[in-house]
Amino acid sequence: MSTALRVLITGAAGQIGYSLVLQIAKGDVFGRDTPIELVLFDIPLMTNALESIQMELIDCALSNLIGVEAVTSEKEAFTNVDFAFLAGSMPRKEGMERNDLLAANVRIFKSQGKDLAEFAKPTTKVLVVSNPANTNAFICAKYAARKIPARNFSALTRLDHNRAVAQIALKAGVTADKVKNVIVWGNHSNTQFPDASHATVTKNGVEHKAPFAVGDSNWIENEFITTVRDRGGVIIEKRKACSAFSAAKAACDHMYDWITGTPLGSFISMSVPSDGSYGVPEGKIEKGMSWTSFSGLVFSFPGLVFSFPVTISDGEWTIVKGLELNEFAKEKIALTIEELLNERDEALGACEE
Ligand SMILES: NC(=O)C1=CN([C@@H]2O[C@H](COP(=O)(O)OP(=O)(O)OC[C@H]3O[C@@H](n4cnc5c(N)ncnc54)[C@H](O)[C@@H]3O)[C@@H](O)[C@H]2O)C=CC1
Ligand SMILES: O=C([O-])CC(=O)C(=O)O
Repeated sequence: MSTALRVLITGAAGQIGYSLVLQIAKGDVFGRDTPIELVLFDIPLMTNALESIQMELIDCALSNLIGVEAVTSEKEAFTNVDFAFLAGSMPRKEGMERNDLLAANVRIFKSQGKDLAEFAKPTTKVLVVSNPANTNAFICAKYAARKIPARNFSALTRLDHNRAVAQIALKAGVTADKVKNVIVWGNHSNTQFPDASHATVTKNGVEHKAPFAVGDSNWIENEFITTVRDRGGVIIEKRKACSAFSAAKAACDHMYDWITGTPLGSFISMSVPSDGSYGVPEGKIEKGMSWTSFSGLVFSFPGLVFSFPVTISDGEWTIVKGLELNEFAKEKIALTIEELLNERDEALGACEE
């Protein structure tokens, strides 16, 4: 059996997919010397596009890239996968409401959760990029629960985190590497709460609290939050398409940190199933009830997939506990919890139809 890592990208023929495949292939996540097999998955309509991407990847002549498969069947896509970047979904069409999009996309993630349980390794690590990312990840984890632990599922809020770091760096007049411990709480939507109150900025060799370093607490509680929260929408308006290479880069950062860990004293934002921290509803396991058609006696319900500050060590994330939250922060977090609970209920309804 091959010792190469098997890495799946769904929606590989899409815009994010096009950037993501190259960043992964050239070692941005797993290292330049780690052998990988890339599995590019999309719908049958995209076969030619997938095959052209496969050809371009071959033409990059990368010595660590020992295989590239272009597939349109779930079984081929999910078999023996070690890492999955899930960026395949239905784009919003004219006249579609948010709810229509949610229903269509969570059904894709129900199906892919089942596929993961059936074909992937029990150790697979999954990153959901496609919107509504947090709720898609929740549904995917729920339908994969008979084989893959919920903690192996995550959703992408690293793009929001990176946007927040970049805004603080610009305002403080430093480079992005001098900013740490920014937090994006909640949903990848405009109820998210980008929080700079625990962040620090190193300026001229001295570490300061971010509000002090930027010297404008009004900016931290207003413009900073709206700029980060609305960034995706502003880019869509200008580009007539979603952020693509920044989203792909964020997906790589997320998976790289999950594998290699966070430095001592630093945390990053990652959407993961809640363990009940900060009042965010946690998961449940109950015996004696049927959950999916797969599991006879175990009812497994992941926690809300919520963006938290996390530290990572040995490939395992831990939610940073005990950070002090003022009333302003508590209110913002309550709003994004409420939105995610509504999305979860709609998604569960759509999956039962
Ligand atoms: N979490 C985040 O930070 C961000 C998330 N996004 C989301 O990422 C997703 C992908 O964005 P783009 O690449 O710009 O979209 P895109 O429309 O260019 O690509 C999506 C691809 O998914 C494919 N697809 C559709 N149904 C599929 C299925 N059932 N299985 C596999 N593939 C399927 C399509 O054929 C298409 O190639 C969207 O949902 C977008 O909203 C975008 C930016 C940031
Ligand atoms: O709304 C979208 O599809 C784009 C998006 O997630 C972002 O840029 O953060």
